[in-house]
Amino acid sequence: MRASQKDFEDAMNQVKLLKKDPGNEVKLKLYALYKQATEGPCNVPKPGVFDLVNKAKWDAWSTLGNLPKDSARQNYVDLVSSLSSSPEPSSQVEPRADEKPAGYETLVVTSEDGITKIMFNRPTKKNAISTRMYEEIMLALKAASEDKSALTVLTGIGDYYCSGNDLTNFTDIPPGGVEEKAKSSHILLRNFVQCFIDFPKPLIAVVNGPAVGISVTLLGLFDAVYASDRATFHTPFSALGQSPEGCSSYTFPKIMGSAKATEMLVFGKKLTAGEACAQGLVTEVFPDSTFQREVWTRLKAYAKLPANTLRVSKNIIRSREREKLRAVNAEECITLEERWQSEDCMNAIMNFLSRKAKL
Ligand SMILES: CCCC/C=C\CC(=O)SCCNC(=O)CCNC(=O)[C@H](O)C(C)(C)COP(=O)(O)OP(=O)(O)OC[C@H]1O[C@@H](n2cnc3c(N)ncnc32)[C@H](O)[C@@H]1OP(=O)(O)O
Repeated sequence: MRASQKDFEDAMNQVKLLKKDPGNEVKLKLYALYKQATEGPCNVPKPGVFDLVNKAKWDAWSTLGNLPKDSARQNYVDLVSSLSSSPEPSSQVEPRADEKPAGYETLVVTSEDGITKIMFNRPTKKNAISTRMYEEIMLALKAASEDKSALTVLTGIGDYYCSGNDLTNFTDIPPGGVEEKAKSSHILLRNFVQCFIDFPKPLIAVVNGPAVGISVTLLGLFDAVYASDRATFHTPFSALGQSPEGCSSYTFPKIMGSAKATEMLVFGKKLTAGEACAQGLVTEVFPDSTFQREVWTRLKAYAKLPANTLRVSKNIIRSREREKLRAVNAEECITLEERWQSEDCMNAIMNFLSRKAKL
């Protein structure tokens, strides 16, 4: 049976009562379905390319094409009902006894066999890191640092490991303009990278597919990196008008030598998994067909080692570098704050967004 006008109105009221912000993507979907259900297909002029918020709304509405009003009404009611019936929106995993209550919107976190697994869960966006995801990763790392597991693993859900910073983060400009946005991004990035510098247990990356931007640079702060042979490693900072972060300006030259680091971080050379392994960024590469089985078998064995001893040994390796890494992080963030306000960076982001809007 189709949703009635009353169901639709009830759903609109339910949206106002949601306990948790459903995030921008869902809000855009709700907006588009509401407009389609009440006014029909998008019939207003397309906002200018710099009017980013209204353009995102227009894009969301116009992608519904000629969807009939009653179908849009039904979809709206279904979407609201899915949000209201799951208080922990996208936690797909049953909480276990040794797991902290999750409730993450952008991650799935599990804890079993001595391993806490933090999975990026925005596969339709190639696991791009939204502002919310930065915050949730910091929370998940804090919880993992305090739980009983011996190892913490980061990996991606879907075909990508992670496509780096979500470039639409830069479109949410506060009243203080681009300068204020660059300042708040500086603080967010510094705190985020600091969590990796200070993480007290062995931290492992299971790179299930391509990795871009900050998801690559951070690998220099992991204790081991296992990659599928489908993975690639790309840091296109110069093309984006940006500069290296994640302490990579220090860790990469140390790991692979300054010439190879320059090819990656300055010229944006994309490495295959085999090349990244040969350069020391990746610990070992596995054929994609056996990747998951081989990696998890190995990690489960490592996780049986005494957890406290693993911590102590990691700490003695990291302690020599910690202060240096903090200083590098601070310096990289200062440089990036300036870069984010540059014409090169703004043009690159506009190009990405225009490509999305197929201008
Ligand atoms: C606090 C701030 C810290 C800043 C620190 C870090 C800097 C960086 O990380 S720089 C690196 C930023 N990342 C990129 O430049 C990658 C951009 N994306 C791409 O080039 C391509 O999308 C990619 C090669 C990853 C995949 O290409 P395709 O296989 O052709 O897929 P699509 O392009 O169709 O992507 C599917 C879907 O995902 C959205 N997407 C992918 N990556 C991002 C991203 N980084 N930011 C935002 N959105 C992303 C893409 O737009 C598509 O969305 P829809 O159009 O809605 O389907």
